[in-house]
Amino acid sequence: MTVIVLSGPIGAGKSSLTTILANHLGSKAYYEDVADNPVLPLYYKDMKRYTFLLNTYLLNKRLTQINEAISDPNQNNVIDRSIYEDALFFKMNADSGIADPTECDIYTDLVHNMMEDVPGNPHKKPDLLIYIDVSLETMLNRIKKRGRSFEQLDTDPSLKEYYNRLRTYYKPWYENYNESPKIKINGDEFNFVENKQDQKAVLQLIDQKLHDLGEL
Ligand SMILES: Nc1ncnc2c1ncn2[C@@H]1O[C@H](COP(=O)(O)OP(=O)(O)OP(=O)(O)O)[C@@H](O)[C@H]1O
Repeated sequence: MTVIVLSGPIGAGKSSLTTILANHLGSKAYYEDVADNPVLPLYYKDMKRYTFLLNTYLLNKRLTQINEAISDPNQNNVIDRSIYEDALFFKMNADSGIADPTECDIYTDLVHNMMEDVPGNPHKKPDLLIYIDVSLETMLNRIKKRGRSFEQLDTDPSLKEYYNRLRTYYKPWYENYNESPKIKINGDEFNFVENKQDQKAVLQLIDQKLHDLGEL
């Protein structure tokens, strides 16, 4: 039972690559249910009020997914979003005065405590983290194309600055990430959704990494 998780900013292509990779590996895909998330539209309207609730909601959902993925007998199940990135959103909001820094610290400790390897408890950390790196331009194009109303700049022009800030938080986050082996995919260079050659190249990179880790 090995688990691969995707990471990267909004619109990076995590869900798409999850589907492509799970099909390629013949494993199971686990998705974040964005449409049924009752807190997300509220969060986009009032981040100050809803950062803590959104992250508590997501923590619960992601833990359920991890428990399912590690109990599934398939090799190399794929989850479309890592549990570790949520603290990055929380920290970014705390740094800009939107969220309470004490809430952020308590939340971050809680995640690490829940994910810690403890004798007698199953190992919950992923076996590989795939990070999709994209420019702000690519993020904005994809967000527009997908059309979720609460994410649109037309709904709230200040979101451009929010998305830009998010990107700047992701880079050091990935560099410091050390919970599992990791690999970075350039989501600007490889259009793995629309271009078959690019898709093949990305799958080759991931296969090679899994092979090096002894997971293939
Ligand atoms: N911890 C969080 N705090 C704030 N917003 C979050 C958090 N996690 C997810 N979101 C928001 O939830 C929505 C969906 O997130 P996510 O990036 O996982 O999916 P996505 O945009 O569909 O990704 P992709 O296009 O890469 O598949 C986005 O609007 C994202 O900004």
